[in-house]
Amino acid sequence: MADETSETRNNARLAILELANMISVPMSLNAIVRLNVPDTLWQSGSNIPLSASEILARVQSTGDAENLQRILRMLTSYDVFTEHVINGSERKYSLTEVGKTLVTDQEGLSYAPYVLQHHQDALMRSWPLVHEAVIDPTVEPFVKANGGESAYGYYGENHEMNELMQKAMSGVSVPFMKAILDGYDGFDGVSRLVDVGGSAGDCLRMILQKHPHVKEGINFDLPEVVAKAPVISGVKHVGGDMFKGIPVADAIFMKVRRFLFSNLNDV
Ligand SMILES: C[S@@+](CC[C@H](N)C(=O)[O-])C[C@H]1O[C@@H](n2cnc3c(N)ncnc32)[C@H](O)[C@@H]1O
Repeated sequence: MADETSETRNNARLAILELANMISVPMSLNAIVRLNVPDTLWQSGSNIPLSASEILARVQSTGDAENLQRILRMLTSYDVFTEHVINGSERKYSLTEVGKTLVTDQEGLSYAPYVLQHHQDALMRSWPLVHEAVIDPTVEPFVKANGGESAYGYYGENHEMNELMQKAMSGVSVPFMKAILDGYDGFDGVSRLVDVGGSAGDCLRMILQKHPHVKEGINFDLPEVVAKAPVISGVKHVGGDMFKGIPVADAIFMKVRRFLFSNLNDV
């Protein structure tokens, strides 16, 4: 090991302190979403730099501008905001390209619900149990932390979380699907398409709009999820468990993210 007082050792100590405190980054992101800072800065596209007290005055009648500034500065170092120093002292903030992903668009979508969805209490309770996935991998940390309930079962039973999950998925998937549909021709010759784990049905809606020869879309998801899905022309919502069976179609579409420890890793 290098000498205790060497630059290498000191840098290593700083690096481990930073790693141990990384939680302050997503939690600061969570705070600015909850305070509606991105939409406030965007101001219908102007993105004019505002100081912490100017932002605070727009989002909340009272509060601590000093603390808001701390959060803004922290996220500036992670490229969410740009800091503008006015007359050598006053600090103002505008959104970077990263920060703009949190602004609500004309369709009412953004990545902000994704931030909130990932920081909901039920998930936050699971993180300190990650080591138990090594000791006893038979039960996922989420299930252990939430009284035996699986993540998707939990969302299904909790109306607010189900809605947040669907909003988060729409915010992430709509821009992604626009990019996919611009260049992908894999739907040629498909007339009946099933989207497995289709959530609110956004992907199918966009596929059917772009490819009118796909006459029938089946949005297959858990019963609690499809029960809350909106009516979409040409799309039938079907509830079920993909591990037990899925509706028959010409082609299967599936867009899911693999998580650290989740049953979707078995798909
Ligand atoms: C990460 S989301 C993806 C949603 C959508 N495909 C998208 O990209 O926007 C995963 C989806 O899989 C669904 N799901 C999870 N387990 C399932 C199961 N056993 N059977 C059917 N759907 C399931 C969830 O309810 C959720 O809507």
